[in-house]
Amino acid sequence: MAKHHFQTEVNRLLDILIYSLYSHREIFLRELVSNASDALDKLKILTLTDDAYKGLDFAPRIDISFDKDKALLTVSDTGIGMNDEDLVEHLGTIAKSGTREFLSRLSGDEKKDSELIGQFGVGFYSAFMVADRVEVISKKAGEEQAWRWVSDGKGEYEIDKAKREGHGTSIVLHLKEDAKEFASEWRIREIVKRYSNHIAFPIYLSYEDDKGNKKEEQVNSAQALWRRSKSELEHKDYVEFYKNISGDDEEPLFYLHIKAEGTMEYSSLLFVPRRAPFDMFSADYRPGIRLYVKRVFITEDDKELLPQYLRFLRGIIDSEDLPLNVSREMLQEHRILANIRNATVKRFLQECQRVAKEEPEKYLEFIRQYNKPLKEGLYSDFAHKDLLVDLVRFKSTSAAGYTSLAEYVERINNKEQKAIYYISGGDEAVLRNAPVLEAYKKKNVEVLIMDDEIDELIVPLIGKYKDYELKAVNTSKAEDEFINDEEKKKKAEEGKTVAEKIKKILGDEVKDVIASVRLEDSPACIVLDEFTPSLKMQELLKAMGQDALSDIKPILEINTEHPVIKRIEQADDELAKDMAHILLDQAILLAGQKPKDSVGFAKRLAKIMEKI
Ligand SMILES: Nc1ncnc2c1ncn2[C@@H]1O[C@H](COP(=O)(O)OP(=O)(O)OP(=O)(O)O)[C@@H](O)[C@H]1O
Repeated sequence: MAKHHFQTEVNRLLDILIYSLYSHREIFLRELVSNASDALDKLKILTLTDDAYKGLDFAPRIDISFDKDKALLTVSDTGIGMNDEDLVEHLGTIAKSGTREFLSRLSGDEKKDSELIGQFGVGFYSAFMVADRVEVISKKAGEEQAWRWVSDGKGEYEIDKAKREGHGTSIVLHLKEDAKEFASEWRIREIVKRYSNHIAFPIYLSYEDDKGNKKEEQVNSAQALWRRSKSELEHKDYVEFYKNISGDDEEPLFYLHIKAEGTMEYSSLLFVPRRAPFDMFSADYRPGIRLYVKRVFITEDDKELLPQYLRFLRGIIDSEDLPLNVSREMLQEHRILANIRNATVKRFLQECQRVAKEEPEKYLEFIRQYNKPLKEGLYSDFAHKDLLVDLVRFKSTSAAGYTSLAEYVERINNKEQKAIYYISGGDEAVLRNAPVLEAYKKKNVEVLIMDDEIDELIVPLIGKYKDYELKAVNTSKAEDEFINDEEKKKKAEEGKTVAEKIKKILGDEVKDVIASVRLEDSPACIVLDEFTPSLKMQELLKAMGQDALSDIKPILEINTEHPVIKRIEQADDELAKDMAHILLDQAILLAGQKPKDSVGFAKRLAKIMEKI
């Protein structure tokens, strides 16, 4: 008998599962059934594609049995099975980074943590929530020797030779005193119905009826839900299926069931989780789409099944036209799959459009979770640009919450307005209080608040929306279209002397100082050349090592009507120097950035305060 120690992380996981999480214990059965189903899938594809397995006697099924008196519960499958090496590798260590992530995200709140189990699929180990001893008897398909793995979940496990009729795996749970309720026909029926009804293989339950007769009955519907016609299916069927494949305890926000017939024959079933998956913004996120070919499971970790920006979707794609033995490497280049992918994306984005129109509240929830990935789509999925442009949302000075570009255009009530105005390059609060907005506010012109980092990247890609160009208000070029040239000239003329005075003082620190036609209450603001990235973007680019950017200098726009500017105009050289520097620094601060020389800024401020 060979003794082994669990990897440290397994021990931690087991401790948590055994001692902390009680509220959702019943999901252990879902996890074991799902593993059994995976094992059947793996063998099924081998029997269809690999000559070595073609002659194998394969009757795929999952069996659940229990013994009330001995407090035993067994889940068996006729799947691929495991040999001794597999047992060590799969049931003694944690190979998936997801599980490590799970451990690091535990909050101590039992309900939340137990929901995480589903999301991360810590799978097999959840058996220890209800059992104080677990035996795994397994025989790998194509091998002679069977093996037995046994553990009480306390640091060690043993592996030994064993006997088993056919290939597959049996998991025997020695139920804890307080978990004996699970050795019950009705409890098992109920849990299987709730979580595993649509597992594609039959699940049989063995039990004794009232008269003590042994019975065996299939307890799940075992149909590929996505192949059934939409009219046959109810909302609850979809919800159950979603919970099953995603491990999410909440209902999906919405879903889409596509059944395409004709030149391309496929079914897709896509679910939008109510809350964004925890790893949505991590590079090694777990993809949520399973690929089937003629109802045979092929893969679930291919990141190319849908474009990356739709990585939050959960669901399946089942093709009738792909060959069963399609290799993973080939998948990405497969024309049929590319067509399915394209059609599916289009249908999904159209569905989003429908939700936006018909169920605005739901769409708002969707946007709260997925606005950013959709914006990524604008950046990466040119083919669906037109749909995506209408789906993304922005904050605005004129509407609470989020607004679409279409809504903005509808609100334009001034014939002279030729552009959609926006301000970008900082936090929402900074942008909303930006001095350049003053004139727009006064004239009732709406400005979009683009506070997502990605906004700056996508605006140039949108370019124009319905003949309206997107224009940043914090660039020197975005002079207000509502102020005529005469007025501009007059202002520039009036402000010339003081602008030159300030420019002389600031020298190299600014590109230019100009009299503003847009400022109302503030003395000055920073603007940039039309094609210069915002200060915020510059900061980001610099952090990424783009040094050339350090030469970009801001343009200082001054409000010549403002008392501060008038004071500078009249001040002696020394006072004017301090005031001009402070003027620039406070404009930089208002743009959400730090002054270049914060010590100098503080000293000058103190010096001036002394004089008051
Ligand atoms: N019934 C089984 N038959 C064959 N292999 C199994 C069985 N149960 C578990 N395994 C093996 O043990 C591994 C670990 O299982 P576990 O449930 O912990 O995670 P997982 O199934 O890989 O992940 P997830 O639960 O997220 O799908 C599986 O990947 C599989 O290789």
